[in-house]
Amino acid sequence: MKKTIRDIDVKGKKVIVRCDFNVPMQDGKISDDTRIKAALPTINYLMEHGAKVILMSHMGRPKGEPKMEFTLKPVADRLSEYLNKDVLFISSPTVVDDRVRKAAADLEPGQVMLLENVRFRKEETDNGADFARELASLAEIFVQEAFGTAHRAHASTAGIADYLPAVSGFLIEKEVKFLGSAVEDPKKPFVAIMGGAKVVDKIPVIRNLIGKVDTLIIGGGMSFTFFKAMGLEIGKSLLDEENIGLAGDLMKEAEAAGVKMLLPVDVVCGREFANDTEIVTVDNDKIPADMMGMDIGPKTVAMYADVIAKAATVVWNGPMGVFEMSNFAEGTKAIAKAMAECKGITIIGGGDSAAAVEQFGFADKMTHISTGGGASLEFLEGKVLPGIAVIEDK
Ligand SMILES: Nc1ncnc2c1ncn2[C@@H]1O[C@H](COP(=O)(O)OP(=O)(O)O)[C@@H](O)[C@H]1O
Ligand SMILES: O=C(OP(=O)(O)O)[C@H](O)COP(=O)(O)O
Repeated sequence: MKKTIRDIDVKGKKVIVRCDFNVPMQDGKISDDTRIKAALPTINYLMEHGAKVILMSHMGRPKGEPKMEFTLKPVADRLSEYLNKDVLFISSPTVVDDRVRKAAADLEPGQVMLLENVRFRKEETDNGADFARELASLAEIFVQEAFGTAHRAHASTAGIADYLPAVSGFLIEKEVKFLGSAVEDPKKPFVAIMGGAKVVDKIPVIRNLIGKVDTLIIGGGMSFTFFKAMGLEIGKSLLDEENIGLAGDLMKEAEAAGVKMLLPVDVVCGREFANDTEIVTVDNDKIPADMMGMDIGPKTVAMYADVIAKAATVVWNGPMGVFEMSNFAEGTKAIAKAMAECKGITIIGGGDSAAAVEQFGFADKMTHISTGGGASLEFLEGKVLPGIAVIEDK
């Protein structure tokens, strides 16, 4: 068990909190503030318990330069609204400077400040010891709350813990609890659903899940590499040519492990990669040579929904089709609905899957939607995330 902010006395202490405020932005405005809201319970707890709160985060990938399109100012403004309190923000190009040091030293209990984008310094992603020390010198305690960045060993996510006692915030605790129980001691039947487009990224996850799940459901752009391995014609569908052999191996591994691997039995195909193209729905062995598979068909939906309904734990990563186009969104929507109706534990990981669930209005019906894409996948793979490893054990 990792120590959390509940296990320490924060009263009157300067506490530096690494959050993941890397929120999607459009024209300088925040377009989705889920990650900000997810950190509020920890910030409120620290304020209420008399801590002097120093928040830090990255935004985007400014590559070690103070590029103002990546400033955290909009986040400071949004935080001030949610916390009902001015969040002090000093936009220092070096993140830490004399003004920042003085402001941190002068904080009153219950006050909050936010540092500028830690990736304005190149030492951040290099995990430079000097920058980690500079950040640490502002505070007495380090709180890890950035689940979405916990798979990165950077100065503000890992290095800083060499110089300060490190505990976790409530978001990390929640993510580890839900994702951990899904992989370590899942209630059975345990079903994993893998879709999306990044076959190569997800193969290690599939391999790791084979030892754990009862049923592995494959959908989306990943399916066609498996179809190819089965010797089926896939037309112009998405293919990960290099991994056809691996897909075949995974099917054999699943069979040997007694894991049911389900692949789409019918496919919604489009002539072009566009919403208003000619569409046909066919069985998986009849994909026309000049068309591409863009969604799972209704027979597949019925089969998958039935398995999901009976599951005690379902983990889902990656949409079932090109859900951004309304004519190819039905499969993803139906799976999201089946998960929303499932009585078991339902966990969503991955940016696009989370967005799809949100878009279709099922978000509040899920047990847990992870704030981490890459981080949740690495966690599910069974990897030790560096940002979590640095938190002290109880
Ligand atoms: N059959 C398909 N052909 C092409 N792209 C697909 C198909 N099915 C799903 N996709 C695309 O996969 C993308 C999401 O994949 P991915 O990034 O792997 O998921 P996540 O972000 O949830 O981890 C979406 O943009 C979706 O349009
Ligand atoms: O958005 C993030 O990752 P995600 O897109 O995998 O969820 C995190 O903030 C990590 O950002 P990074 O991938 O630039 O290190």
